This record gives sequence, structure tokens and C-alpha cells, in this order.
Amino acid sequence: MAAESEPEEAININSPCINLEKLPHLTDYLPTLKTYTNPLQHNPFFHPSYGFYVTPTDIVLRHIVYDISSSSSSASPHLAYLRAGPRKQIFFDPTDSTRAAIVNCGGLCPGLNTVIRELVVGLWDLYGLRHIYGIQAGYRGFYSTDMAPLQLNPKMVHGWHKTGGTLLQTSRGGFHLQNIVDAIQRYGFNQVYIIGGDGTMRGAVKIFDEIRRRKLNIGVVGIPKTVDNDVGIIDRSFGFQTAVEMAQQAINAAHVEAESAVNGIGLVKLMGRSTGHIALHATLSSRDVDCCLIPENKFYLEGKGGLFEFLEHRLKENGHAVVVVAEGAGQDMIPRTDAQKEEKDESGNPVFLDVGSWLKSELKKWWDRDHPNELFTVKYIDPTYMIRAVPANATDNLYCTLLAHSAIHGIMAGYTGFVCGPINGNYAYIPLEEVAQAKNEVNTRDHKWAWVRSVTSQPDFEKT
Ligand SMILES: Nc1ncnc2c1ncn2[C@@H]1O[C@H](COP(=O)(O)OP(=O)(O)OP(=O)(O)O)[C@@H](O)[C@H]1O
Ligand SMILES: O=P(O)(O)OC[C@H]1O[C@](O)(CO)[C@@H](O)[C@@H]1O
Ligand SMILES: [Mg+2]
Repeated sequence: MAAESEPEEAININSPCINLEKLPHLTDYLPTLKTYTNPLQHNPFFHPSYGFYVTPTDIVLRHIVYDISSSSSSASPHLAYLRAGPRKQIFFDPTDSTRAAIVNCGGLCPGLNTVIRELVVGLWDLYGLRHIYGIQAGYRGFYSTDMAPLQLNPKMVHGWHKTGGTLLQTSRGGFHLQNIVDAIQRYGFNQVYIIGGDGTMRGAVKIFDEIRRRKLNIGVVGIPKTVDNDVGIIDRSFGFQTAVEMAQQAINAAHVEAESAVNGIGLVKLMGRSTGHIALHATLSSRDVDCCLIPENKFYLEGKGGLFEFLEHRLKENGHAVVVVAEGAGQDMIPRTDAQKEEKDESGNPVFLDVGSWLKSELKKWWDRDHPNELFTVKYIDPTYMIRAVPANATDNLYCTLLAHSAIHGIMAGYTGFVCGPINGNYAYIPLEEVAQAKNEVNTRDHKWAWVRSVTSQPDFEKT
């Protein structure tokens, strides 16, 4: 770590073994911006000492696991990002003119209210901002005439971390680039905090590009939110662990119902539009699950190696079975009309049919056909919104706080067009564009999926 007294220009950030991702900065297009001393310098609680401020040579490595016998591990430079945290010099006047806007878009996720609360309290207490606004109901709230921004202060948001949902409300769709950026300019916002998933981040990239094109003194930061945990690069998204914890209750109930019936099957559908992280983690932590079906691992019902054959054995062995299915799994097998094939939500995401109901009816048809005179029960549990419409647990709440503070420190330091998030346990700043493109899918070739299969003994569904 460089000494705080060292001027930033004198620091050499080029190194043959490190490839540091360049982060956009307001001075890239506004080179004469004024700087200010970070007000934390005089904050009675922090007493900044050596090592408190993060410098431009403080980095977080993208990968920390290497095989040193492989030539590529030493030959190619290691990808790195700037470490998140307070900088000594900031680029926004902490006392007067700075105005911040906070928006959340897309589906709910445990912890949304915590992030908003911590942005408000952090901006107010750490940097002295007094003009902080919540944009209502997602992107459309920037320009909708019937939804004025809500002025927020620490007193208002005091207990928000104990509540589920979002007190700012959210929505899908409504992305209109020119209207949004015009509204940001009209309201005089200089900092825009955008909380959302992959769709929101793609929108945020466009907002950042337009702000840069107009050469505006406005910082844009993305705070990744998705209960599905499908945002790439970062370790995990906030609220995911809370959702997995909530899913346990549904799996427990399915297990009890299945055990209490003759040839009982407990079927649980969990969220996961295109990734099966919730289903996978809920399966690994429950240990009552016999089969976990996810979008990344195509499954089939009939014949050798299929689901029915596996369940037949399981029922013979144990008398019951629990199946967990992610909502995006098996969609290609469910019959649908042409109109259903085209259906999209307001953001353009495909609308899925209920894989749980379909599977329940297919299971019943199979049993009636192959075992007409034997008892059989399928109990289908669909907790849907119950796993995400809850307050964040303690771990997620702490995570949300660190995310909010990282975002504030980065934007105050003049960085823009970036996302903050943990990489290998350390908070880093990642270019927004990179996060908008990266997707976190379950890798069915890695150890974790092998572990699921070893816990459940389920087939690999690779047709022979
Ligand atoms: N390619 C895109 N360009 C601009 N805006 C987009 C784009 N994709 C989505 N959006 C906007 O981003 C917002 C949220 O998108 P979406 O509904 O897909 O949720 P998300 O951010 O992916 O979150 P989640 O999937 O976790 O619910 C919507 O207002 C939508 O219009
Ligand atoms: O019904 P809504 O609010 O559109 O959200 C449902 C979707 O949102 C998510 O929770 C997050 O993308 C998905 O798991 C789910 O498909
Ligand atoms: Mg999404």
C-alpha cells in the first residue's frame, strides 16, 4: 500500500505481472474538475491513520487460485481491479451542491431496503450530503410526471433494513434513455446509484455512456442485485443467502409430506430464471433432496438414465423422494402455444410456464401408466415470492452495508461507470460494462455440481 502522502501521479500502476482493469473516471472527459479533501479526514469517529485511505495501487486479484506448474499461470499477467474504499481526495463538494439519486429496478431481493438505507446514512454521515433522493418504481420513476423523487434522510430510513421488498417500489420495463438522462440533468443529480440485476446493469451502461457523451459531471455506479445470483465476476449477490435459507422451509415441508405418504414425492419449485444457483445451494444445504433439476443441466423423463427410472428406484429403496426444480429448468419440454412462445415481460425477459405443475402432472401420468394399482402421492410446493419477499438475514445485511459504502467511496473519488462487489472476499470496483456482460451460471463440469450428484445420486442426464 502506498503512503498517503505520496501524490497519485507519482504512483506507477504498471507492472508486467498485473493487468489492472482501467476504471472510467470523471476526469477522463472533465480534466479540470476540482478536488476536495475527504471529510473523513476530520471525522471524529474514524481518525484516519496510515492505511485508512485506499490508493490507486491497491488492487484485488480476479483469480487467486493458480496451478504454478502451468506455464500460463506465470507467463500471463494477473487480472486485477481497483480495491474499494475511501480515497483521500474526492471530486464532489461534500457540503453543498452535490445531489444523489438512488434507484432500484427489476425483481425483489432480500436486502434492497438495507442498501438504500446504507446509501442514505453513509452519504449523510460520512460525506455530509444533504440532498439525497429515492427514485420511485424503477427506471420509469426518473421521468414519470406522477412520481416525483422522494427526498430521503437518515431518520426516514432508520428501520428500513428490517423490512423486505423495497420502500422505493420497483418495476420492469420503462427504460427510455433520453428521458432518463434528461431527468437526471433536470433534477441536478451528480451521483446516480443504480441497484439491479443483469437487465438493470445493461441499462446503466447506456445511461453512463450517454452521460459521458454529454460530458456531464455525474457519477454512475451499479450495485448488483439479483436473487438468482446470476450476475458474473462478483462472489455472490446480496439476498441470495437469505433466499437459500428460506427455501429450506419449503424443502423440509416437502420432505415431511413425502415421508408421510406411500410412494410419496415432494416436489419444490424454486426461483432461478436461467440459472440454478438457488436450487443447487438449497439442495446441498438440505441433504433431504433426491434430485435437483436446473436449467444448466437438461433433463429428460422417460427411458434409461431418465427421471422416472431414477425415482422408481428411489421409491423402491426409501418409499419417498424429494425433487427440487428451478423455474427455468425443463422449459423446452413443456408444451406451449405459439403465443406463449412469444410472451415476454415488460423488460423483455421470456415468460416461463410453471415447470412444477407440469412435472407433477407428468409424474402422475407415469405412475398411473406403470403402476396402476399402487398408491402414489405428489405434493407440489411452490414458495415463489416467499423466498425473496423477506428482510435480509444478518450476513446479507452486513454485505449490503459494505456494498453501499463501497459505492459511495468510489463515486466520491470521481470513479464512474463502475460496479462494486466482492471478489474473493475483497470489495473491488469493476467496469460496469464488464459486469453487464458477465453471467454467473452453474458449471455442471465442476466440483460443486459433482458434489450435488454425489449427495443425491441423481442421473447426469447425459443420454447414452
Ligand atoms: N438491454 C437493456 N437496455 C436497457 N435497459 C434494459 C435492458 N434490459 C433491461 N433493461 C431495463 O432494466 C430494468 C430491469 O431489468 P429486468 O426486469 O430484466 O431485471 P433485472 O435488473 O435483470 O433484475 P432481476 O432479473 O434480478 O429481476 C427494466 O427497467 C428494463 O427495462
Ligand atoms: O414475477 P416477477 O417480479 O417478474 O419476478 C420473477 C422473476 O424474478 C426473479 O426473482 C429474478 O430475476 C426470477 O427468479 C423470477 O423469474
Ligand atoms: Mg435479470
